[in-house]
Amino acid sequence: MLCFPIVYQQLFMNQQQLLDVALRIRPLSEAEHEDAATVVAHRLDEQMAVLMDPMEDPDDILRANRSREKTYMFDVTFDYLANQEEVYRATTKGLIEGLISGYNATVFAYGPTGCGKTYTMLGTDKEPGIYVRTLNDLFKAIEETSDDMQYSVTMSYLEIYNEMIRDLLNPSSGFLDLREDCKGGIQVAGITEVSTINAREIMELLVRGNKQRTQEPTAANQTSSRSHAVLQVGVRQQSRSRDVLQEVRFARLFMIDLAGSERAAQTQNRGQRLKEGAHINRSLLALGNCINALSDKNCNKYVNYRDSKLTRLLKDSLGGNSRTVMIAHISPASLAFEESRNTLTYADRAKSIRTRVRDRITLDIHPPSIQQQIELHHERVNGVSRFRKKSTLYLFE
Ligand SMILES: Nc1ncnc2c1ncn2[C@@H]1O[C@H](COP(=O)(O)OP(=O)(O)OP(=O)(O)O)[C@@H](O)[C@H]1O
Repeated sequence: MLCFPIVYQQLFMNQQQLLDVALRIRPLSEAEHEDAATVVAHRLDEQMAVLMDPMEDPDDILRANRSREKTYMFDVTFDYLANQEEVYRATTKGLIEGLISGYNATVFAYGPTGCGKTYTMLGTDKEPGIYVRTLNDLFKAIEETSDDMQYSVTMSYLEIYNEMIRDLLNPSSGFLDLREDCKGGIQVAGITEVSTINAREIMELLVRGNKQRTQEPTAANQTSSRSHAVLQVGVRQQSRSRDVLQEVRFARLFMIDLAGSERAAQTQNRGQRLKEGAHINRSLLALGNCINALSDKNCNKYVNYRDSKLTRLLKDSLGGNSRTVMIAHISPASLAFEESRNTLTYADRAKSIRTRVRDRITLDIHPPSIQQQIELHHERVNGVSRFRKKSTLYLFE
């Protein structure tokens, strides 16, 4: 009798790499100008930023020996002079090559409400953000290699609001559940997957989807996004060569616009807004706890991804199989000092996370009716993994 057939087999190549952390300090807003706010956060150079405490008095003798400012260092730091293209190039563009070679990638925007997360990720028609620039370059890269490779790209867009998942491309479908697949990957059951390689069509879908996002004015931002928005792009790739061994690679790119990380008090929230704040903070607290545990130098801490929907969805991105970039956002204004300090501390801690990047390769083996064990020879050429079949062992009972 034949054993259970193996239709595919997965192989993982491990590499360790740090989570990249960028900082973006937005321009002073009109409201902050009107409130006579002073600028306390400055970019010092490509990597360094300084935050000055507006409450510290240089004439205060008791505090004279304490530093009035704290400097922070990130992989890259931007201020009001940086445009969308520069931010995209320095943070995200580099992930595309990996994505079409089978590496997962994640980019997330973090920071208090009104500090520019949606501006960085979605942007405006005139100044499109990371979503569109990434998809444009991804499609260009696919076109350039399409003689040798065959690709299919799918996209889904969801929000996590009060710990519930909604499909932003099909909001009438109700709340969706997270499911773990047989390979341990987290999937959103029933999510709409759009298959297109037309970036313009995608921008239209995103703008439409973004209008479905739960937004409410708070004291800190008139169009505050109350939810975490997650754009998921799946890239499936297969060689066109007529080899017996058909290599199929699948990589996933997450682009995430998190809800504001501020404390509820800062936005004068009451009632529903306060409840939302608690849920937002639950996800962000869970994210913070994961970051703490993952950045523990002795690797002694338990990483609890199950505490929130956001961390369950990001499990692979943070601790597993992904190249991950976090873009922290702050306001330069004196009035936002406390929030800026919290954000910088959070981002600073995230720098010490190591993610394990793995090449996930699925082999379709034919005929599928016989259990086979295949010994593979692995080599890496110009950063791309290649596998050659060395021998096949057929198993019968
Ligand atoms: N770098 C920037 N340059 C110019 N304008 C910016 C920049 N960053 C943010 N803004 C403007 O600041 C305002 C608030 O930004 P945005 O809505 O992106 O904040 P947010 O962090 O996404 O807030 P929330 O968490 O409440 O959704 C918007 O009007 C946006 O256009």
